[in-house]
Amino acid sequence: MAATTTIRVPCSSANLGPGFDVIGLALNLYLEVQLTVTKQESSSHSLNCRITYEGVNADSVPLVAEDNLITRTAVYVLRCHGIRAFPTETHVHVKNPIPLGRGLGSSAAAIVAGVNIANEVGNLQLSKARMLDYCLMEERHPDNVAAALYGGFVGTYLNELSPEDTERLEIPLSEVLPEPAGGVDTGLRPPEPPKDIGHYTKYRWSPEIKCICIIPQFEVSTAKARAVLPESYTRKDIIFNMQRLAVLTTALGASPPDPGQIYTAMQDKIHQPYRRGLIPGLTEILQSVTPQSHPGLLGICLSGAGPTILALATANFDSIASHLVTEFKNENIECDWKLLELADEGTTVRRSAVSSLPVEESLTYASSGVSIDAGNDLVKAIKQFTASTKRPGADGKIGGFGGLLDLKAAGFDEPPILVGAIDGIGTKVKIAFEMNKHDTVGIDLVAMNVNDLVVQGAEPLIFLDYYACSKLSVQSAAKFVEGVANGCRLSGAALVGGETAEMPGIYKDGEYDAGGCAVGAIKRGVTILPDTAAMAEGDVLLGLSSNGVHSNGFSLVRKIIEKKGLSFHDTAPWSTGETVGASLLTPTRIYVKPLLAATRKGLIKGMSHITGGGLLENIPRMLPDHLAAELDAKTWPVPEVFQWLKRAGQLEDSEFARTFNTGLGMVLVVKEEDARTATEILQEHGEQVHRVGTLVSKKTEECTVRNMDVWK
Ligand SMILES: Nc1ncnc2c1ncn2[C@@H]1O[C@H](COP(=O)(O)OP(=O)(O)OP(=O)(O)O)[C@@H](O)[C@H]1O
Ligand SMILES: N[C@@H](CCO)C(=O)O
Repeated sequence: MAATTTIRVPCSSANLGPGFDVIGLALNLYLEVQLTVTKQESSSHSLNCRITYEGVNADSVPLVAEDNLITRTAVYVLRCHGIRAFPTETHVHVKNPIPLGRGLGSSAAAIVAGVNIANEVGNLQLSKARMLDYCLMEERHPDNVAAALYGGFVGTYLNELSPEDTERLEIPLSEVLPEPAGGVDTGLRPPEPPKDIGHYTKYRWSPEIKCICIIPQFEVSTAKARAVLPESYTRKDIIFNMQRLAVLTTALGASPPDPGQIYTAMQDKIHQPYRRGLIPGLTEILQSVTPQSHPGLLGICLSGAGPTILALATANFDSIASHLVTEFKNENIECDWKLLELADEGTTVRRSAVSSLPVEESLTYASSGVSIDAGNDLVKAIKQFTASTKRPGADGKIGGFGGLLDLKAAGFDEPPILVGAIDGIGTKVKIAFEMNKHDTVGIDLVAMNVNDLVVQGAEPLIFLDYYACSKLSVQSAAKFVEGVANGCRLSGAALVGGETAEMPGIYKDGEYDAGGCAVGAIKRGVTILPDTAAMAEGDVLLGLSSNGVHSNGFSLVRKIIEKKGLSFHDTAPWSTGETVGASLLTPTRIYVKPLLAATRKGLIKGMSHITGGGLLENIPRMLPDHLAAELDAKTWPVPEVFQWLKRAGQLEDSEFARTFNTGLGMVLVVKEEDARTATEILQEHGEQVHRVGTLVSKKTEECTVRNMDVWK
């Protein structure tokens, strides 16, 4: 088995209003278990397992293997396979940011983690479907466990279990948690679950929808919250819920989502009304917001068994959250809140070392770690994305040996000047692994390339990407390509090809690297930028706002975050309601369309894409030898994230300006007389434009920034 293994399980929100015990949503807050087995003669820990724990409720979670839900579950599964205890000695280190007993599927995450631990230490080779069976022997409602295991937005059903299958004491029943619970060692082999107990399907989830979780500071155990429910319901109430559920499952996948439909479809009559006695003000709080009173809101419900409230929204997250927090405050209940997103991938297992091959096993390409099937599945999964990037001259089909572009059909009658750019994402990908969010780094990749092309005045035409990993996860890779396609659409380039390389042993499990290249063209006769000959003293420097850190300086960013003891899942100190990781993953801004609009009017003499090397190193790249840039730091706003990074990393001013874009993703040179028109055109295309400085005659420095003390 693996020497060190990391298991990550997402939290989940069940029911979503009418889908009691049926639908579940995996969200990007993860229980993480680090599992290490050291070969020892004996262990002083019960069942040979040492447990350490960090995170919420750390003082109340039992650290004895028979009592802790995670390890108790693992022991149940091991005993079903004739293994009585953990290998000597097993260390289970738990990092848990999921609050317990709040309706965010903490017990489902613990159970799924436990089953995975058993699978690893016992080398049981269970399929995910079989793991679901084990989970369902414990947690009898499949909504949370299926979401935690498979990720995404799921609909589930459960085969009925016979009393014999469930009555044995060895099964750690979570429905009667916290006590009394099973997990007792009767010395007998516990009953294995019947096969295929649980079934699930994944629904589409609209990428616009985010989840505001209002988490009151008290627990409601699922056992208690189920005990208040009636044994039977009226036909009217059942039909009420079924009608809404049928609509809700597809309404949440529509893009853009329809607030009127979703708000009504999230009403429920079979659990929330009965749970109001456990959660002060529940009914009033759920009724206190509507899409009309709070634009951006889609719907609201109790998350799982509560007390967390789940509000689905596409905008105005802070104001919706602060309204709900105040409503709870009026009931004398304090709350935390988090803005979470769908976790599409579910449980992941990363092994740092792999077991040796059984001797008799015959070798295949797949057994060496490269799966042709997975590669083919990926091609199928991404076809729709590449097709969406179609443009005149490039038809967007994939699968051929090379990507084609017909320059004539692309609008170039005369042979144009071709411009090529190639780049990567750098260590920003590490944050995507950490957050298990892979759909935005592809935008960064395209941005790094097309922003480099456009500063020369070129129109991006085609893009090709390279994705290399140890073991191909079709889901993560497809999400990555979805991001690449989104970036291509934003810049008008067709995604005409790419390469996916599965290279076991080169990359760590679960990690990947990506690169890409763009080709663009400049019409013959049009000035290639920068037009250094046209630049003169007194020309104006215009700066375009960035989206934050973009894709450079991440090694330093990660170092600062680590030094401050923050995890990527913590709330960002610079932004309420967003985690550190989600905020840092904000994709690089793509400036192609606004800049092409201004260049085509002949308004721009030069442009600098502010990447690694920051303002100080990049601006001189567009200037002639005799001119220098003089900027005034008072003229543009520095985003909160940079202010925090500068303070937290105690960065000197010049180090800051040499590493980061400081709030300006592009800097342009224009004639004084053209500055106003250029600004207006760029603003019409949605850019925030700042007049940040001028060109001066060069003495020693190529680029200076005055008034850097405003950054203090
Ligand atoms: N990481 C963990 N380690 C040990 N025990 C845990 C862990 N997570 C959950 N539990 C157990 O599960 C109990 C909470 O389960 P419960 O089903 O009541 O709530 P939940 O799963 O957080 O909410 P919901 O099921 O409504 O989404 C805790 O009190 C604790 O006993
Ligand atoms: N469907 C379950 C989820 C909580 O675990 C309930 O509402 O009781």
